[in-house]
Amino acid sequence: MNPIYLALDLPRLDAAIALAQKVKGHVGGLKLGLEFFCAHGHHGVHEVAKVGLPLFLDLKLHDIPNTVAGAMQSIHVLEPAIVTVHASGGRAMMEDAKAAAGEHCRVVAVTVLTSLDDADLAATGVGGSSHDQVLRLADLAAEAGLDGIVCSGQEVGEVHRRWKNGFFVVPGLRPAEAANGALGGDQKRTVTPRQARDAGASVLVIGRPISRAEDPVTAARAIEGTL
Ligand SMILES: O=c1ccn([C@@H]2O[C@H](COP(=O)(O)O)[C@@H](O)[C@H]2O)c(=O)[nH]1
Repeated sequence: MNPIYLALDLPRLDAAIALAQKVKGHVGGLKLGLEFFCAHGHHGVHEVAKVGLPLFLDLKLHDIPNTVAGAMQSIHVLEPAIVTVHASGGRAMMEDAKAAAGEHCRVVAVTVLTSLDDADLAATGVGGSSHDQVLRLADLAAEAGLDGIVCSGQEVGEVHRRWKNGFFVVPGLRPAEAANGALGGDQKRTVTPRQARDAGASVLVIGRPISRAEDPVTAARAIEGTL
């Protein structure tokens, strides 16, 4: 199975669908995030579903347990393969999210966003390294019965050793030739797609290295060829 999920972080629905159609032979799934869901809602998800690839709804739900469970029930009908919640929402929230999810939907917990480094984390009041915080939240997600976590490629090897049958989603990927700065420079804990896969990633989330490439098909094919 191709582990690449293309992040469709584009403001226009027609452009997102056109990109997905173009690269669909070189990716294994499509990731729709907050930007997409806020702009296009259920209608947009139904339209992208017609491309025929598994859908990852990266909604990063983070609220009290009852509210998150209600949101999970409301997205059942979209039949997502993967949905995200924030691990920092706590164990009860994650348990209720999993209980409310469809049978075939993997619920994974975002640990520490790949856009944060140790200093950013300290500024939010969390002491210690981002690495340790990822491990702590991964243990909590496993205890809550989730399917896996989202973390960077810098931690996935260690998490994989501790959680053998976990499902690990890794964003923040930059192919060696793609300059992070030219793609916005917001990702701080980056590795290459190949490094993430070798360390145990189940899903490789890739957005701008494909969507902002001069030729997205060539870019997607090149990344696929490195795996
Ligand atoms: O920690 C996280 C969690 C989610 N993301 C999402 O992944 C993609 C990455 O896009 P790029 O353009 O390849 O940087 C994007 O949709 C994020 O919302 C993440 O980057 N880090």
